[in-house]
This record gives sequence, C-alpha cells and structure tokens, in this order.
Amino acid sequence: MAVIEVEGLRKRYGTTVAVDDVSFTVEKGEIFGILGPNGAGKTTTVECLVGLRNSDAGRISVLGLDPRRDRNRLRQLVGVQLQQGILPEKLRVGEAVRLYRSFYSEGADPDRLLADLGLDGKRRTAFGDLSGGQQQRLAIALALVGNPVVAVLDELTTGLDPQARRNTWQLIDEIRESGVTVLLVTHLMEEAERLCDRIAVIDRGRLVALDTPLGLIRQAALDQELTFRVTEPFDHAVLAALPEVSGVVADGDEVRVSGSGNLLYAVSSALIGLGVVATETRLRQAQLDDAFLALTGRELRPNDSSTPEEDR
Ligand SMILES: Nc1ncnc2c1ncn2[C@@H]1O[C@H](COP(=O)(O)OP(=O)(O)OP(=O)(O)O)[C@@H](O)[C@H]1O
Repeated sequence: MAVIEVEGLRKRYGTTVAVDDVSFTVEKGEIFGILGPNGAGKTTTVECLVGLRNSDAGRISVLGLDPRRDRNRLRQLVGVQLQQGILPEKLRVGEAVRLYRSFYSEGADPDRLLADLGLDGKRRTAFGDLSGGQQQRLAIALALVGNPVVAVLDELTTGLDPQARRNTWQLIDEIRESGVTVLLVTHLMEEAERLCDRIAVIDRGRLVALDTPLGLIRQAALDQELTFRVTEPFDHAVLAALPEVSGVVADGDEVRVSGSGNLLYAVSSALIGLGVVATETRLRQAQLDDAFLALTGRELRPNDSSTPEEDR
C-alpha cells in the first residue's frame, strides 16, 4: 500500500528550478531514501510533502491527504525532523519533549521515549548543553513523540562521529520494526545503503534513478574487479577470452581482471585449468557511490564535510 504518492512535483525559487518533475511512491513500512548532493532539491521535496512549502505543480498524497489542504490532520500523523532542528538553547530536554507532545491529541509517553533514545539522564539538561549526537537523538524524539505513522528525517546523522552515527542507524532500524514508514533524506552513501529499502537518486532537481541499493548498482551495470598475484607468468589471453571478462591488466606479478557475472568463479576455474596458483585474491564489487557516479556523472560530496562532534 502506498503511503506517499508524488507525481510530477515541481518547485522553483525565482529562476532556480529546485524540483523538476519528480515522481515516486513510498510503500507502507519501508525506509525510503532521497539521496543527492547539496542543492539537489531533497529538502524542498520533503518540505512540499509535509505541507511546509507549496509546490508549483504536481500532485502529492500522504496517507491519502493533500499536504496543503489537510495540513493540520497530516501534522498529527507525520513526524518531521528537518535539518538543524532549532530549539532555544535554554530549553531543557524534558520540557522540549513535553511541549512537542502537547501538539498531538495522542502520542508517546515522553519519559519512555527519552529512555528509549538513551536520553533519560538528560531530562534536565538544556538543549545548548547537549552533544551533537544527543541533539540529534532529541530531534528524533521530537519527530516521534506524536506516534507518527510516517517519520520524515532530513540529514539525520550529519555532523555525528562514526559511533554516534551507527547508534542512530540502529535506532532507525528499531523505528521501522515498530511499523513506522520512514522517509530519509541523506547525502551519505553509506547511510542510504545501510538503511534504505529503496532510494530515489535526485540530482539538480530531477529524479535520476529509483531502485533498491543493489538494483541501483545493477542498473549502473558496473564491472567488478578481481586482483591477484601469480608466481609464474601465464597466457592472459585465456582469461580475456572468458565471456565474464572485459579486461585484463598485468603489472609485474599482479593481475587485475575486470568483468561481470560470476567473475570470481570463471577466473578461478580458468586459472586452475592452466595450473596457475593465484594468491592475495581480492574481489571489489561496485558500491552505491560507483553507481551514483555512473548514474549522475558526478560524485556526492565527500563522506561528510561537517565537523564531527563527540557524542558525550
Ligand atoms: N528558500 C529558498 N530560496 C531560494 N532558493 C532556494 C531556497 N531553498 C532552496 N533553494 C535552492 O533550491 C535548490 C534546492 O535546494 P534544497 O535545499 O531543496 O536542496 P537539498 O538537496 O536539500 O540540498 P542540501 O542538502 O544542501 O540542503 C538549491 O539550488 C537551493 O539553493
């Protein structure tokens, strides 16, 4: 069942086309990623979805509701954590969660939620005194306090150190297990690959591809690369003639074979047939970032440009 339907979404700011004819659907219970570089139009897309921004054209349905017309009803059903959740520095954690809880007719127990997010010891701590990781967890708590059917999380782990990032990912897994549909906006390849069931790749406002992480890699039809060392020279033409092989390059005793399909099996069998012993064998499969580069012609920004903050 589709929880979110977007058809032909367009949004421009003056002469900048931020979102250009984007269409996708999000199914119940999935973690759906919107992946793209800075300025790709990700935030604008989700802002339109949750009724924070009016689109110029297109049709949006979230849980059967129109975000513009039914914004108040939708607010009860969709939890939103947008970039840089800004709270007053002096607002305490417990106060913030109770305040947000009061916006909903039904919702989570604030104390239980804080305990679940590992913030129960921080109830009396001011927002400004939290670490980056704790601020993120509070932002997630605020997005979940209304027991939403759909959670929209924008740049969830930007600025977190690797450990805090992994903890947050674990949390998202748990949110999904509780039945919440998650729309995750990210520019982090690893995050998208680790968490998302399907990913919409957006570049310069346009939807470039939409598939599972593995499907995106397959769509990009990228080669694998097999590297090994040999103790004695052999006839490379035997490997080059294999249907799985697209190229063979030798550098001293190191051989690099690129290709597709069951490359490892095909090359290993051929080497055994030749009586050649291969050592230090390594197989490099294409990753999502290779697929992104192949699909868009450019790289995402390096893993994370912001300064990681310690998760105290
Ligand atoms: N309020 C605004 N007024 C004018 N231009 C805007 C506004 N908000 C976004 N833009 C422009 O629209 C384009 C898409 O921006 P958007 O924030 O949606 O992208 P994004 O993919 O979320 O990027 P980021 O990850 O940097 O937030 C960019 O060129 C941006 O400069």
